[in-house]
Amino acid sequence: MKIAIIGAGNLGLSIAKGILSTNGATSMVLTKRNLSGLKEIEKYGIVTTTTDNREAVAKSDILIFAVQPGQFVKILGEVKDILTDKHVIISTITGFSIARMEEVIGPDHYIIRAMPNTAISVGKSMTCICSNEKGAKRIDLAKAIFNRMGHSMQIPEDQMQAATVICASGIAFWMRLIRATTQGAIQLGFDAKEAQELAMHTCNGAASLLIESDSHPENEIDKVTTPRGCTISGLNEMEHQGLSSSLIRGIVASFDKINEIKKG
Ligand SMILES: NC(=O)C1=CN([C@@H]2O[C@H](COP(=O)(O)OP(=O)(O)OC[C@H]3O[C@@H](n4cnc5c(N)ncnc54)[C@H](O)[C@@H]3O)[C@@H](O)[C@H]2O)C=CC1
Ligand SMILES: O=C(O)[C@@H]1CCC=N1
Repeated sequence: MKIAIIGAGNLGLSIAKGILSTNGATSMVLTKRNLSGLKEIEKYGIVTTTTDNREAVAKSDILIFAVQPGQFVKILGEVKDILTDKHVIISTITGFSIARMEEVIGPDHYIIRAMPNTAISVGKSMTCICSNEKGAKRIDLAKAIFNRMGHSMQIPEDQMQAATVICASGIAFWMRLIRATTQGAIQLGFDAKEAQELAMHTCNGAASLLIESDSHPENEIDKVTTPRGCTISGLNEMEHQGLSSSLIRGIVASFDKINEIKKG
């Protein structure tokens, strides 16, 4: 598989690392305006880097676009005359619809929207995927690409905005929860390194319990909350302080912000 990543910034580079660690490509071309941040990854034999997006497109079959929304139209316009039927065009761009992509390059292309997160670099991304009509013929290929680096779900395009908040922004939300738990552990007497170790492995355990036992969070909470015990005391205090409510409000604020990004 010959893969180009157009825009090797935070997400693009995470995808590149995920592809490398899962042997997911035979060649990979990364593009960026300033290549100085790509020195490390260039050491891998299958990786080349360039500022020339047309060169990357010509050398590749799978094109993963990971630039900022405001840069995307210009870049699509730059490469549209060299897009052929060999290309599968995958966009990770927030708030950028398939219809807008088709306005620039036309509908006769395999177009996929994918919303991964930065945990793709360690093979643990939750990635949501949808496609245009022609792209439906390549959706299994896209799923296979992202399943190598985590878990994927095909969704209707009108859920992509919500998926962006829950899965992509979600990494930041969970990080903050882990960080806050770490600070609590430090206050209770652990040193910072130990505190983070406790917080992140407990978080991993909670997610794994649900993933591996197909259980519901409240079912697992019931097993931990001893009557008159310490867990329910802590949990109820967190809820009095608005834990669930603040998370839900934050998620909705993120969602609403994407409407602004779309406008401009
Ligand atoms: N960072 C994240 O966790 C996620 C980001 N996204 C979306 O992915 C896209 C990229 O996000 P980030 O990686 O955070 O942004 P970023 O700003 O870190 O990366 C964008 C990269 O594109 C490069 N670039 C700009 N113009 C270019 C051009 N003409 N040709 C080639 N490269 C060019 C920049 O040099 C930069 O390295 C955005 O649309 C974002 O909404 C989606 C999911 C998660
Ligand atoms: O914060 C953002 O706008 C982008 C999209 C999701 C993750 N990062």
